[in-house]
Amino acid sequence: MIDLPGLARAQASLIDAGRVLDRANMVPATGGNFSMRLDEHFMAVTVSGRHKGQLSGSDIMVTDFECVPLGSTLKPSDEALLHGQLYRLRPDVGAVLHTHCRAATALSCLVEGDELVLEGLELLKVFEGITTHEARLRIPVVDNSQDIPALAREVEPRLPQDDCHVYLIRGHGLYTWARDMTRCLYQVEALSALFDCELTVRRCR
Ligand SMILES: CSCCC(=O)C(=O)COP(=O)(O)O
Ligand SMILES: [Zn+2]
Repeated sequence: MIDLPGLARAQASLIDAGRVLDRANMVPATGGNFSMRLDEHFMAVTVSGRHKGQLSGSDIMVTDFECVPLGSTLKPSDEALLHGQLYRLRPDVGAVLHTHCRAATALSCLVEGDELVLEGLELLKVFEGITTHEARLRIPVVDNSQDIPALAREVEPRLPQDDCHVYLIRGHGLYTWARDMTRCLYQVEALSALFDCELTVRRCR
């Protein structure tokens, strides 16, 4: 196993994140994948097919942003390219989380078109750059596909925008990213609550 500066700390953060998200029922079965930036070329990313609530150091490997493993014969997450894409396009991004949160998955099925807009909600202030509930959070929604490079190409034009913090894959789950893992976990929690709220509002209309 390769040893890069920051890898041990990244592994510990990713293991913790898995426990938190598993307890919150956001990564059922082997769903979800997580990563952290190590430097300008490499990321620590979860190995494919592992239960994210039971991760150990050997369930986290190093790849470059094109998903080529460094010092490992293990298979990185099937969706690792979506993580690498964010580190490649956004030098400010230090952590990426993908969850199968139920509210995100359900809401993504109800959205017609390629965007969901959340507005008028205090919790939006969790996102960097948002300072008032009057702001609008624009969330790209893309159709699910097993062709991950095609999925990456579809979402790519939206990602460099500073106010883009999350996207939904229809019938699948969410991707969100932040400067560090703590903020990224806050965003996942906030998104789950915001999506729940939106679902409730839609049900009552
Ligand atoms: C049983 S979940 C299907 C795959 C998926 O969507 C996912 O998030 C986990 O894939 P990975 O290869 O990262 O384990
Ligand atoms: Zn997934």
